[in-house]
Amino acid sequence: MSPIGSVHTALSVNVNKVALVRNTRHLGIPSVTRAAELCLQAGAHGITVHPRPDERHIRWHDVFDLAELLRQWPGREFNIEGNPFHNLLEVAREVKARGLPLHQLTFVPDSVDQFTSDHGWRFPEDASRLKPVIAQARALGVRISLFMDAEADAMAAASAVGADRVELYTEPYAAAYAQGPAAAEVQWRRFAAAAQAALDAGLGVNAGHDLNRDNLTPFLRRVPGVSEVSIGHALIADALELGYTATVRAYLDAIGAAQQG
Ligand SMILES: CC(=O)[C@@H](O)[C@H](O)COP(=O)(O)O
Ligand SMILES: NCC(=O)COP(=O)(O)O
Repeated sequence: MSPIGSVHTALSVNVNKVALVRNTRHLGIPSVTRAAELCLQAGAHGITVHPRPDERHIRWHDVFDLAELLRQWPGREFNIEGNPFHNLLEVAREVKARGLPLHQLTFVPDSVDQFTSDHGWRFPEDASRLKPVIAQARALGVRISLFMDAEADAMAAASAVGADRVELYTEPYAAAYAQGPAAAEVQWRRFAAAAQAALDAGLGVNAGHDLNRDNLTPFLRRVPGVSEVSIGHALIADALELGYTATVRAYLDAIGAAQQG
């Protein structure tokens, strides 16, 4: 296992799907905070949640419960994803008002009933409305990442509206990887160009959506400068078979393998 501090790319575990299972009964199991705690104990660098307006998985109290947990884990990060034009900023303000840790907000342009995230922000269309909400959120002392399609040409505009990072939406890569090497090659080149453009524009680079134990190492080998991957669906599915501890270690190993070339 790659010990914390030795990997260049942080692993933030998205626990949405633990909440999804829990919400099918009124028993409180599986526990979202216990899942997060086990992931942190296993070496995960952070926890991610995407509290959707319909609370289909993460509920508002989960955000505060997890922030309380993160308070006991200095050096680990809490990342909340969501649409700043719904109620994400209200939640962020409340976390901060309670003196709880919140390191990153990832702005995602999802509709209220979005099945799952499937596209990034559009520039120049979204620029004028994003600029003020990014400024408000950064004033809370939180890093702002914009969920973006892997389009190199859009990265300078993402930087111009005041974002600190972009999160590259990796579902097209994951789908291509599943098809085979020729399709993956196209996406590796596309994502590498987008990441380099983001770095050149002064942005940090995150990545996420449908990353898994197989596609993660080759992605990180080919795409430069990825600071963080947030992984939920595949990781929690793996944890159903392997347990949280072995699963998080396997993903940290997959990240570590990319660093070894
Ligand atoms: C922003 C993003 O990439 C999504 O992966 C999201 O966090 C997952 O949301 P669901 O778990 O609701 O599909
Ligand atoms: N930002 C992506 C994320 O948090 C998890 O996405 P997925 O692994 O559930 O597809």
